[in-house]
Amino acid sequence: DDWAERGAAVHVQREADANGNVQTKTIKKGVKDFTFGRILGEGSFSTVVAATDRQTLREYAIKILDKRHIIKEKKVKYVNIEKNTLNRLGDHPGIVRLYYTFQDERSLYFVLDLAPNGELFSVLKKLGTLNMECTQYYGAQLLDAVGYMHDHGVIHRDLKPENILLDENMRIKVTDFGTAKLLSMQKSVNGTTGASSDNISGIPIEDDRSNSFVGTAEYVPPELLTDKAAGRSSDIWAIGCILYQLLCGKPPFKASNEYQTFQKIIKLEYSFPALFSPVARDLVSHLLLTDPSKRLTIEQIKAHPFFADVEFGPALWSRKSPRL
Ligand SMILES: Nc1ncnc2c1ncn2[C@@H]1O[C@H](COP(=O)(O)OP(=O)(O)OP(=O)(O)O)[C@@H](O)[C@H]1O
Ligand SMILES: O=C(O)C[C@H](Cc1nc2cc(Cl)cc(Cl)c2[nH]1)c1ccc(Cl)cc1
Repeated sequence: DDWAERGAAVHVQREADANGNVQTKTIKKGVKDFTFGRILGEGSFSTVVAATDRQTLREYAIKILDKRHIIKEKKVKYVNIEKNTLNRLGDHPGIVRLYYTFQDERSLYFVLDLAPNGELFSVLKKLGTLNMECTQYYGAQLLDAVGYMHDHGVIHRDLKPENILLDENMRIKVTDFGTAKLLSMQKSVNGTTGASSDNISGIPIEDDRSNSFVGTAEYVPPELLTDKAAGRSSDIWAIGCILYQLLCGKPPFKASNEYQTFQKIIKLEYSFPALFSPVARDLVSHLLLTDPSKRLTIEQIKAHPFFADVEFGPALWSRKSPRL
């Protein structure tokens, strides 16, 4: 019928009603259901546009990809990885949520949470550095979001301030999952694997597929340069680089070109500015370790004195963001 032509797609939405019974309803969304507004930004293969759902008047960010361009640049795999990964990570306040996908003859559409306050990177560039309180707050939110990803068998592999967006409450929304690594999920304790694609309940198993992807130079861990597989600890390395950068304004490994940046990473050639707080120095130096198995885990980082006065869990996502 008409919605098929309109490039709509059927989405099954599960919602528990008052007494906990799960109701499923099918929602058909397509281009015609949205009013498109301002362009939020452009990627190499995408344009992200603010859009309003004409029925609910809710605002979204819609990422539009040109099919011909995707095919020509051989990015079909990345687009489908982004869709599958976002479907797996459907329910965390610190991760950009994917509501619908659909296509028409020319484009693919991802209907995502709108993060109206741009990239954490832009805020950092404007302010130069963040103070301890802000770094603890944004660092804690990043840890919570990455911990959720890892629990759901997703390794981001390209964490950086440009991929950390800010929502209307200046809380983070991690984005850009097209280069994520999805671990296969084995049977969970009650013997069932995830029933549906969007809420897999299971235990991720490390499968050591070789890497074809390397992230952004300044945040790449050494194991990706000596061609070993990326694991959860690769994201931990990137968290170390980000915490360092929030506090002193530049990433720990930065040279005039990528090759020299890679050399510094492999040689672990970095130093702390004199004013770098000792407790932050202790944490970062336990993340930027060449041996991935030596790096702290998410839980160990949350327990580190640097985050002593941060309350993790739901409060982290309802408390007021500190003034930047
Ligand atoms: N959910 C969102 N809300 C608001 N702005 C967004 C959202 N997603 C992306 N943007 C902005 O749109 C621009 C393009 O984002 P997109 O993820 O499509 O490409 P990219 O990953 O930034 O670029 P590339 O594909 O080259 O890596 C970016 O500047 C980003 O800040
Ligand atoms: O998995 C699905 O639901 C169906 C499709 C899969 C899909 N169809 C495609 C067509 C083209 Cl031309 C390119 C890509 Cl990457 C394509 N990916 C789809 C539709 C929309 C979006 Cl945003 C992603 C994938």
